[in-house]
Amino acid sequence: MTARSKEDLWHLESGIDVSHSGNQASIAFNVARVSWPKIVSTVIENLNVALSSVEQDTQIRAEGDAIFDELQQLRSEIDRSSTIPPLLGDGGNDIEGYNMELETLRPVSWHNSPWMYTECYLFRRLQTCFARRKSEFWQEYDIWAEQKLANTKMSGKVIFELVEWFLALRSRFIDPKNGTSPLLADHRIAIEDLLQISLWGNTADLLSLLAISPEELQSRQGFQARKHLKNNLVVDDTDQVVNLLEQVRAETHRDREIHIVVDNAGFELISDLVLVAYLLCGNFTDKIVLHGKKFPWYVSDATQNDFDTVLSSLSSPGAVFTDHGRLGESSSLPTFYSLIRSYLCSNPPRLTFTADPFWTTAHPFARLPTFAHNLYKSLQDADLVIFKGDLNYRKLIAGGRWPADTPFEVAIGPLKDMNLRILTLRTCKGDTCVGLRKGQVEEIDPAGKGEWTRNGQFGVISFFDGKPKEA
Ligand SMILES: O=P(O)(O)OC[C@H]1O[C@](O)(CO)[C@@H](O)[C@@H]1O
Repeated sequence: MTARSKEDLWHLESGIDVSHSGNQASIAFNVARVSWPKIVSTVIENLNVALSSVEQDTQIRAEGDAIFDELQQLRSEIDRSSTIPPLLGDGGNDIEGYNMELETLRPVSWHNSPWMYTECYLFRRLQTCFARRKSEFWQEYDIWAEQKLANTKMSGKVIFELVEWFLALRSRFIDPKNGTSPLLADHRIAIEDLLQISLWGNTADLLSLLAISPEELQSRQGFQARKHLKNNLVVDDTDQVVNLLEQVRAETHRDREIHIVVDNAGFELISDLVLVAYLLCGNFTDKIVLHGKKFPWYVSDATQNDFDTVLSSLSSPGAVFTDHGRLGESSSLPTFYSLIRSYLCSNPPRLTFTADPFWTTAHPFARLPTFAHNLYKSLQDADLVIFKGDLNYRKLIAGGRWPADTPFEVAIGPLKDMNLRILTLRTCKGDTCVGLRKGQVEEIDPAGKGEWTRNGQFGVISFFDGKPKEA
């Protein structure tokens, strides 16, 4: 990585401004002063709950108390906007990268630093507090596990509605034996719906909604909400995606693979699994690789444990969706589970879940070849890589504050020439959204308030094909 000078602090390799917590015009200004302290406080509260059931005078208790002290220290650093210190080693190979970058940015403080770097640092720092302990109990501890499970439980009704819808769709469009479908037009409609379901499933990440009522959550996730939100797609490359999928579907003579860099656990992950199931049973690909996070990240991002929890909620809904009356007795969720399980257990597996450490670094994705060569190769081999959610989008465009009419392929910078096919399904929760027509922003936001890129109400389906065209 090339060193960056202090003058470049607000700039990236591309020379464009990045979202910055010292800039009042950036969403990062408030996030740093309001959301980050709230996140750390929630972790402290959750830890207190965990400690209340740990016996006194045990190693786990002593380590828990030490974690508590470190979290208090972190909270006070953020409140006082102290200089950000290097991360302490916890055995992870990514620590060096974090500290190297910090060195090039120095001196930076919590309220005056590039948003993407510092927010990722915050979550990595939280992880070090747990991972540096000797006991496996804390090393493996997921401080947000309860919240993630509660979110899945609250979403029972919409999960059920979604799975029933999928099963009906599958029986209508796809012959499970040979994956045939009567008409291309049918797939178009289905894929359009599936992309949108997976996209809007991202609206309710737990970080933006640390406290949300079940009613509010369901109103954001239900079918009616999605129908309304369809008009809020500001970039929609669905047609190109459907064309690509149809093309790949015909290429049965070779091994075909699609990768999905997933985002949140719970409802969003199930909305992704519905898309996965359709692509696999419709024979659009031979295999799908899901990329999750290696440790708890951005509150609700999916880890291997969360993936397993989602599978158990499908296989035994009665044990999870206790507040939903007869829903727990329905056979739809177990039927869907059996389908997913058949893909996970086939030989070779048609579906896998993996968690590369690169996804929990602060690196923009254009640094993939430098910091995660094998992962980069595997993404190049894929027919399509789908990136879910806001943070992944920000990493695709390197956190830059690009003008909205910047073409997506320009904003992704060096990724353009990396032989990747990129699809991003993102609800807008940041400073920037690219790929819009000239004049479109004025139509969306006549008063020029700028909220549309931040409030999660608008979304994009942006596609870029970086693979060389066959002659
Ligand atoms: O789960 P997602 O879609 O990546 O969202 C995480 C997002 O949370 C925030 O940090 C706060 O809303 C966003 O700005 C960030 O990108």
